[in-house]
Amino acid sequence: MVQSSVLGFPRMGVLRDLKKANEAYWADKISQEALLAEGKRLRLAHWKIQKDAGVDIIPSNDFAHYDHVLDHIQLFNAVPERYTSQKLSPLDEYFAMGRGHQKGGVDVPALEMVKWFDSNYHYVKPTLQDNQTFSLAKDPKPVREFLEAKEAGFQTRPVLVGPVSFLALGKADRGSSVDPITLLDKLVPVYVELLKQLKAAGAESVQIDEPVLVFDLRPEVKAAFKPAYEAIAAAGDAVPKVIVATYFGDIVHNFDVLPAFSGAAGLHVDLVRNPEQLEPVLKQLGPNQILSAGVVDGRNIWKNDFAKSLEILQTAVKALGPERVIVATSSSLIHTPHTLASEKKLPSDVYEWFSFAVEKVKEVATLAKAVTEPEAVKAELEANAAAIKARTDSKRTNDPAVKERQAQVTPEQHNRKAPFNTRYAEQKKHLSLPLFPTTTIGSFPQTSEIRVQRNKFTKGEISAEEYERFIEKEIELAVKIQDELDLDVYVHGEPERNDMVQYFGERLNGYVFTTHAWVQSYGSRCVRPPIIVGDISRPAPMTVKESKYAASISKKPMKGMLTGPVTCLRWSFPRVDVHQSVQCQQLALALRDEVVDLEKNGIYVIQVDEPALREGLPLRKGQEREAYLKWAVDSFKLATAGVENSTQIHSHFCYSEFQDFFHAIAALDADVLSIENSKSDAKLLKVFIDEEYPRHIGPGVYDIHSPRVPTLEEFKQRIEEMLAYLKPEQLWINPDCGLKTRKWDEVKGALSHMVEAAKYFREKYANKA
Ligand SMILES: CN1c2c(nc(N)[nH]c2=O)NC[C@@H]1CNc1ccc(C(=O)N[C@@H](CCC(=O)N[C@@H](CCC(=O)N[C@@H](CCC(=O)O)C(=O)O)C(=O)O)C(=O)O)cc1
Ligand SMILES: N[C@@H](CCS)C(=O)O
Ligand SMILES: [Zn+2]
Repeated sequence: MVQSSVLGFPRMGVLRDLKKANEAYWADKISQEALLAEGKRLRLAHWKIQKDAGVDIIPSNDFAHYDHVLDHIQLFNAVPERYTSQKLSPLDEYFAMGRGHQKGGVDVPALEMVKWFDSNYHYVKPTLQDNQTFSLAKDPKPVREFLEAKEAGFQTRPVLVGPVSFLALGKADRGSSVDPITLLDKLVPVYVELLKQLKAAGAESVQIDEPVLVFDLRPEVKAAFKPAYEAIAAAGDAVPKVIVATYFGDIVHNFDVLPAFSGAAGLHVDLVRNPEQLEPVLKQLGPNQILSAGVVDGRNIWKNDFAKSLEILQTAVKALGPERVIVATSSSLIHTPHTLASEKKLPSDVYEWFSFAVEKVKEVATLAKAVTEPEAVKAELEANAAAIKARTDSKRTNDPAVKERQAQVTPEQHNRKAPFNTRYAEQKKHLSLPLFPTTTIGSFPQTSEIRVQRNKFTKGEISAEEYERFIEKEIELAVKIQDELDLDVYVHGEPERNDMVQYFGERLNGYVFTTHAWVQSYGSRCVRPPIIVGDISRPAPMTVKESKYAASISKKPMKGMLTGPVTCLRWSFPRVDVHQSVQCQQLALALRDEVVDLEKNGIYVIQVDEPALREGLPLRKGQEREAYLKWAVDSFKLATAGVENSTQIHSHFCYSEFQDFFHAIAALDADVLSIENSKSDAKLLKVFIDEEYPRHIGPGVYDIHSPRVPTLEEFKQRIEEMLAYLKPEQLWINPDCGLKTRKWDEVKGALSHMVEAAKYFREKYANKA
C-alpha cells in the first residue's frame, strides 16, 4: 500500500494559541506549567487532526515553542556559556537564546536569527565555539514528545534536523573561528545516542532533515554526509529506520552524496518545486529504498491538482511498487496557515481554490488512496477536478488594462533622470542633513491600543472618521517622540498598517485576503500573507493621506514608506498560473504610481522596503539566479525611477548576507540603503569598499528583535567598527529593522542612546574636518 506522510504541521493552533501563550508567559501572566500544558494541548490536537484525516505517518518533534533549530541547540547542549552561566530554567534559557533576556539582573542578547532557506520563516543560528563539545540533553525533547504521542495513542515519526544541516547552517561564535562542519565527529555520537533512545522508546522510523542538500555545497560539507550516515547505519537495529528529507529544491547536483545514505530506508524529495528530479532520483535509489514523494505544496495555499500529482505518483509506483512510495507534503506545513475552515469572508468562488494545512493533510491521505484505489476516493477526485477547472476558467485572473500597461513599459522607465552624484548634490541642498544622519526603518510600536482600535474599525464598531482621527493621533505621538529624540529623518510610524505586505494587498486589485490565515514568521510573530489571485492594479493612492499628514506636522524631512514589489510578491501567496516576474512587474507599476503621488504631495524622501529580495534568490548559483535578479531589480527600478533627482530613494533589507549578490543591490541604484548588521560581523561591510559603492548606507546598529536596550557604549563601539569599512559621509545611523514589535519605553531608551552616539561621532568628525 502507498502510505501518506506529513513532514511537519503548523504550531500556532487555530487562533494563534501558541503565540498568545508564549507572550503571556513572557509578560509573567501565566506560569511555566501553564505554558507547557498549552504546548502539549496543541501537539495532541495536531496529531489528532492528522490521524483523523487518515495520514499514515504523523510527525512528532516538529512542534517548537520558538524554533525547531533552537530546540536542537539545547538538545545537543550546544548552548553558549553566556546563557548556561545565567542558571536560568531550561525554558527560560531557551527563550533567552531566541529573544534575549533582560530581567532579574540577567542581561544577555539573543542569538542571531536568519531566514530559513527561501522562506519567510526565521531560524536561530547554531552558534559554535572553537572548543565546542556536544552531549545529549537530559530527557531529550524528541523522545519526550514521541512518548507523549504514544501515550495518547499516536504512533509518530520524530523529525530531527540532520547533523550535517545543523552544523552547516550554524556559524562560529564571535571570537571563535571554528568551521562548524569540522565538529561533525563530536556531534555524530550524540546523534546516534539520541536515535538509540528513540528506538528504545518505540520509534520505528525517523525523518532526518538534510535540506542543505539543495544548496551548492562546499566539498567539506559534502564529505560530511558519509561519516555521519555510516555511523548511524552502523548502529543497525539499535536505531530507527531513517528517511532523509530534502526540500525547497532539487538534489540532482548532489547525487554524489547519495551513497552516504545507502543505509537509510528512504529519501524524501520536493516534487512540487522540482518535479523533473523524479526520474533521476528514482534511478539513484537502492533496491529496497523508499521514495517519499513531496507532491502537496508545503509553501503555498493552492488546492492540489490531483490529476497532476497522480501522474507523478504513478510514475514512482511503476518504478518502485506501491510499498516503496510514500505520498507526502513537499516540506513541513509550517509555511501554510492552519485551516481554510476559519475563513468566512473569502469570495465563495476563490474559497474553492485553496487548501491550508488541515486541508493539505487530507489531500495527502486522499492521494495515497487514489494511487492504487481510485474508486475508493472517486467523489474526492471528481470534486478536485471540478475545483481545478473552475480556477482555470475563472475571469478573475485576467485584466486586459493591466496587460496593456505592461506591454507599454519601456527600458527608460527603469532609470532615474541622473546618476547618483548629480542626484545627491540636489538632495543635499533640498534636505540639509547632518553628517551621520539618524533615522528609523518605518514602524513604531504596534501597541495593543492600535490593534484594538483597528479591530473595532474592521468590525464596524467605530467609524472610518473615528479610526482616521485615532491614526492621526498616533502619528502626532510618533512625530512628538522623534522631536524629543532629535532624529534627523522622521517616519510616520505605520500605525495604520496591520502588516507591511498585507496592508498593500488589501488596497490592490488582484488580491484576496484572509481573516485567520496566520503563518509563523519567527518566535511568536506571525504574518497573514494576502493571496494574489489575478492581475494586480492600484485603484487609488494607498499611503498618501497618512504620509502627507505626518509631513504637515513635522519640522524635519518625513520619509514616505512603501513595501517594494519583490517583497509584496514574496510575502504574499503568489499565483502559480503566471510567472512571478509578471506579477512583480504589475506590483511595480502600481507602486510607481504611489511613489510619484507621494512626491507630488510633498514627500521628498521615500523608502521602498525590499527585505525579501535576498530570500527570493534561487538557492543555487547560476542562470536561474541571474534571471531572478534581472526581473527583481528591474521591478524595484520601475517602481522607484519616476521621481525627480532631488527626491531621495531609500531601500531597506533586514539581512546582512548580501555579498553573493552585491551587484544586484548596487544595481537598484537606491540613494540610501539600510541593512541589518548589528548581530553580524562589521567586516561584512568590507564589500562596500571593495566594490567602491558610492551611495549611502545605514548598517543597523541594534537588534530590534530583542526587547533588550543596548547601552550607549555598545552603540559607539558598533559605529566605530562600521567606520573601519565605510566613509563617514556615507554612513547613516539606524536600527536593523522596524520597531513595531517593541514597546515604547524600549524604543525611546534605545533610540536616545543611538542619537547620542551619532552626535558623538558627528562632533568627533566635525572637529577632524
Ligand atoms: C519585517 N518582517 C516581516 C516579514 N513578513 C511580513 N509579512 N511582514 C513583516 O513585517 N518577514 C520578516 C520580518 C518578520 N518580522 C515580523 C515582525 C512582526 C510581526 C508581527 O508583529 N506580527 C503580528 C501580526 C501583525 C498583524 O497583521 N496584525 C494585525 C492583526 C492584529 C491582531 O492580532 N488582531 C487580533 C484582534 C485585535 C486585538 O484585540 O488585539 C486578532 O486578529 O485576533 C493588526 O495589527 O491589525 C503578530 O502579532 O504576530 C511579524 C513579522
Ligand atoms: N518599514 C518596515 C520595514 C520592515 S522590514 C518596518 O519598519 O516595519
Ligand atoms: Zn526590516
